[in-house]
Order: sequence, then C-alpha cells, then structure tokens
Amino acid sequence: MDFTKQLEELAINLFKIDAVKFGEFTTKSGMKTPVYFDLRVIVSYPAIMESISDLLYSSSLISLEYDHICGVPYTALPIATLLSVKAKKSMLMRRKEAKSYGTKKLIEGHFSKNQKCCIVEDVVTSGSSVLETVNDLRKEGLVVEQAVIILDREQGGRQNLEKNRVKMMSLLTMSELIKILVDNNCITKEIGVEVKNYLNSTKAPSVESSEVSAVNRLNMPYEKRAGVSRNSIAKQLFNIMATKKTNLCISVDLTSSVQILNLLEKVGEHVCLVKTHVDIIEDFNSDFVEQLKQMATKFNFLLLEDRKFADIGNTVSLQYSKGIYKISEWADCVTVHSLPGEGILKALNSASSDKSKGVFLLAEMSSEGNLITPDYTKATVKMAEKYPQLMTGFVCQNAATFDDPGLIQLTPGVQLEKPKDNLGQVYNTPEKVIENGADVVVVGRGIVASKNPETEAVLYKNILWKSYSKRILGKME
Ligand SMILES: O=c1ccn([C@@H]2O[C@H](COP(=O)(O)O)[C@@H](O)[C@H]2O)c(=O)[nH]1
Repeated sequence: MDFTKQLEELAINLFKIDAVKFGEFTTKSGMKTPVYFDLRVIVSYPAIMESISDLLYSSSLISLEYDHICGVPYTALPIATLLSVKAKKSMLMRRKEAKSYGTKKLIEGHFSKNQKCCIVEDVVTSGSSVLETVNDLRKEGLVVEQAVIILDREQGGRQNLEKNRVKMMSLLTMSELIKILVDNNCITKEIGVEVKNYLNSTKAPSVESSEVSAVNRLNMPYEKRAGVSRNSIAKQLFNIMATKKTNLCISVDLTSSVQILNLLEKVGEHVCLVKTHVDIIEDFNSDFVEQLKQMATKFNFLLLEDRKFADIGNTVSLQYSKGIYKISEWADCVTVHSLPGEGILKALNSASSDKSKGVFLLAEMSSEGNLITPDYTKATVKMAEKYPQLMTGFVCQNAATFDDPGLIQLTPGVQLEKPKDNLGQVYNTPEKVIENGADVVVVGRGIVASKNPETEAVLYKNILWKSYSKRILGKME
C-alpha cells in the first residue's frame, strides 16, 4: 500500500477505535474543544501500532542522523520502542521523576554527551510535554534537534518547538485528519467546519516550560537583560559586555601576582570578567589587590573570585570577609556551592550589606564524572529564587538550567584546542557553549597557556561574540 493510502487508513482507524472523538469536551486547561484525542488506546490494537511505527520509519520524517530515540512518557513509549527496534537505533527512557534511591537517573540507557537524540510523541498541542523531555535530555549533554509526532493539533506546538531549536515533523496535522474523515464520511462536513473554525479561533496556548523562557533569555540582547536584572553586578556585567562587545571571561589560574598583572595588561581590553583563584597565588598581598582593582577600572572589567564556598553559613561569612584574602573587599562576585543549603546564601546576603556584590551558584560542573544530578541542579535554581538581589547567575552548562533573563549563565570548560585535559576537565568549543546558553564564557588555559595570550584572547572574543550575535538573531543552527 502506498504511503498516502496507509496514512488515510490510519486516520480512519484512529477514528474507529475512538482515539479521535468529536463532541463537546473540556481540556485540562478548561478550554472547550469540539475534538478530543486519546491515543493511549492504541496499545490495545497491535496492527495500528505496527502501522504507526511503519509509517514513521518509512516516511522521510526521520533523518538517519541520530543515535537514540526517546519517547515522551507515557503514550509514546511503546511507539518509540517499536521504532527503535525497526530502525535499529538505541532507545533512551526519560523518567518523569528521578528515582529517590540507587542511581537517581532521569534518563535510562547508555549514551554519551553530544550524541543526537530524536524525540517521539503522540499528539502535540503546545509542545510543552515534548519540551520537558527535550530539557532533561539536553541537561545530560545530548543534542536534541528533531521530534517526530503522530498528530499535530496545529495550535502552536510546532512554533514553540522551533523557538527551542527542535524541528517537529508530524504524520498528520489536524486539518489533514479532518479532511480524510470528511472525505470518507466518518464525520459530517459541518463537524469538519466546526473543527476548522475552532482551530482558527484558538490561539497557541502559551508554554510555561523553562525551555521556552530560556529561549527568551537566549534571544535577548545583553543590554536588554541588564534592564531586568535585580542584582547590581549582573546589571553591570551585562552593560560591560554590550559596551565592550565581549562575553569572554579569563580565568587567570597563575601562581604569581606579577604573571597575572602582566597577562591582564595584554588581555584586559578584550574581557568583561576576570576570574581568580587567589588561594593559588604564592605572593598574594594587598598591593596586588590594589593593582588588580586599578586594572579593573582601567579596562572596565569585573572581578570574580572562584572560591566555590561550600561550608556552613557562619564559616563562609568569615571566609568571605576575613583572613588574608578579604575577598569581600575587592571581588565583585564569588562562586558558591549550593550543597550546604540555604544558610550559605543567607550568610553572603548579610555580609554584602551594601548590596553591590554578587553570587554565581554552581548548578552544574564541567568535569567528567561530577556527582551533580538533575534534581540537584533544579534544587539549586530553586534555592536562588529567594535571593534575587544577591544572585548574579549560575555556573552551568545548559540553556535549560534556568530561565530568568536577568541572570547570567557562566560556562567554564571551553577550549578550541582539545576536548579534555588529563585530570577530568571536559571542554566544549566556544560556538557550542553559546548554543548551550552560555552568556559569559570562561577560558583559562586556552588563553593563559598559549604562546601569545593576546592573539588567543582576541580569537576567543571574536568567535564568542559572533556566536552570541547569531543567537540573538535566532539564527542558531
Ligand atoms: O564546572 C566548573 C567550574 C569552574 N571551573 C573553573 O574554570 C576554570 C577553567 O580553566 P581551564 O583552564 O579553561 O580548564 C578553572 O579555574 C576551574 O576551576 C571549571 O573548569 N568547571
């Protein structure tokens, strides 16, 4: 049977088994609808299941350029399974909730970062369920760019997915389905017209998924985001980036103060942020701090001490303002682990009483085998919500991690030269991290250990700015 005929037969069969119903229904969101889909019933009809997976497989809907198939739980899971067997591609399973014991994984199956995954779903209305699955897969470092759907209700899902860089392809659209059912006398012309009118009059439901909001963040220029930041350091940093046209942060992981200052003399004009680890500087002293502050003023960059605080609130407030480093006196912002709980933010909030300081919370790490789970990341983002004036942003690797456009995604683990070091650091390219939502990009050894740090800094700056400019124009591939 040819493809069109088989599709027509599928549409009629879906009607016959009551997977498509006409009448007066109320959707979950309280909207009235003259048509209702319940594809959960297809599991009772193996021939229909087989026909759907055949059609998905034999259509040109799926390119071969993917490594895994993942069904949106739950209705699409059996279809994804059949398709995976037919296409001889591995399947991934997304849990709706991570297990509270054992591995606590959200995604089951074997995969590696940067592998491609194709999503399978039964019906798409706004696209929010597909996006939930996309978000979880992307958080694991998978590339998700295509979704194949049985039925597109044509109510904005395709557009929502496209905004999130997912190309959606469907076997049937609602209009095509209605035409087949009218042509085959399954429903009257009047019902067909009623459904068409309904389609024309219902606006695309807004999707409250983090990914859609993240796209707003991704498409907004830095100067606009400065306007919605509630933390003064985030505001300043966005404005510096827009003015200097650079989103490069240099990580000056050097052990001598002279080396650091010499390096900054060369690269200062090309960066928006300088990240330090002051505890590795062998000759740290107050004179160095003064010179560092002067350079920050001369070249218009901010200072981030990557201290990664991770203790109880009381200890952290002492580590922040006392000892030989007196971090609070010179650093505009610091990095903080969420592991000890909210007390750490409370401590820093009261320690920065003039409200001109900022915090980057570590929501994800770049290193191989790190123990951060998707639930930990989510809880970290949640913890930050109570401290909007303190929060500059998150250290993280994925666009879907948070959605507030006033916050900054700081992404380390970036190099042009190599994919990893020999101590667990994993590198992405500058283009890739911008695509993954990075706002400020941390480069350390890629510049610091190069023969000509200034030339290298200019190279990174240009690639990063070009990628960001492309992103705000919505031109990411
Ligand atoms: O997840 C993280 C958090 C912080 N870092 C820090 O960034 C730099 C990266 O240096 P490279 O030389 O570019 O590898 C370094 O200071 C880390 O402490 C990170 O890499 N990953």
